[in-house]
Amino acid sequence: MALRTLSARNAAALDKELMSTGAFSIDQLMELAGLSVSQAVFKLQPPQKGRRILVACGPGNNGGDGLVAARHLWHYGYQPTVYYPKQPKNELYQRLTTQLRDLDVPFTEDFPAALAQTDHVVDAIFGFSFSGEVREPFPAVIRALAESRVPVLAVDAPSSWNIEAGPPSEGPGAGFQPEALISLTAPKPLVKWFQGRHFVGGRFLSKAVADKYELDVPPYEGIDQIIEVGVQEQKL
Ligand SMILES: NC(=O)C1=CN([C@@H]2O[C@H](COP(=O)(O)OP(=O)(O)OC[C@H]3O[C@@H](n4cnc5c(N)ncnc54)[C@H](O)[C@@H]3O)[C@@H](O)[C@H]2O)[C@H](O)CC1
Ligand SMILES: [K+]
Repeated sequence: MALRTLSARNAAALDKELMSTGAFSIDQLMELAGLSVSQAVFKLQPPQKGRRILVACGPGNNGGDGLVAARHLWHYGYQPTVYYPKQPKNELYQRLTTQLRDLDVPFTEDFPAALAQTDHVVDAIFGFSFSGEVREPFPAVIRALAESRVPVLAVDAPSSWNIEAGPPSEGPGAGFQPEALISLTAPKPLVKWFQGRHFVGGRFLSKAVADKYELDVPPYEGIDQIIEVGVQEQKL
């Protein structure tokens, strides 16, 4: 199952279309994206392997997916901790953080200390709108992830990777190769350089929209919100 990829520009256009003519709200899409992320964590890190999950959230919707995932993980019996250094005033993100605070999910400002005490990391820092050099306060965070041996699940893109051209050859993300990636809606061109386990999630694509953007609707099974790409290839 070699899924077709979606460029950063088309990903933004598709998002816009889903939320206009497609009649979805951003809350719905983010909820399904975050739910998919939580299912990928459950596959990679079943609770009996360790329940401490550090969710690193950036300032955009990729970070929002992380906040939603942290809430689902709490309900599954994990102990999520959230690192969210740039919290926009946007009402959606504020509601998501309130929901987590109401569950007593801790927020940390000390990323290195949290990284030293976790079983798994969710990288929800940057997704398909990332570009240019990583700006503060994220360079040290991405460097720490690149150097750490704690397994990382990257949401939509390993943060600091160029969406079209893949891993940076210098800077904080040089050598950052997470253990796993969950592509939302469709893989981005960077998957060509990705070597870990690869999941696809975000189960909201109609056949008509998929055809318009020349994408595949992945063959999700049953009630699963995710599908592992390499595993399907082995089955075929
Ligand atoms: N249809 C879907 O699949 C959906 C996916 N979702 C997720 O949304 C992100 C894309 O979200 P967006 O808000 O457009 O952007 P990002 O989160 O990737 O980042 C924007 C954020 O980051 C800042 N930024 C950009 N470049 C840099 C930089 N070099 N240094 C520091 N900061 C940077 C920018 O200023 C913004 O604040 C997608 O990947 C999915 O994860 C939706 O949740 C639902 C629909
Ligand atoms: K990410």
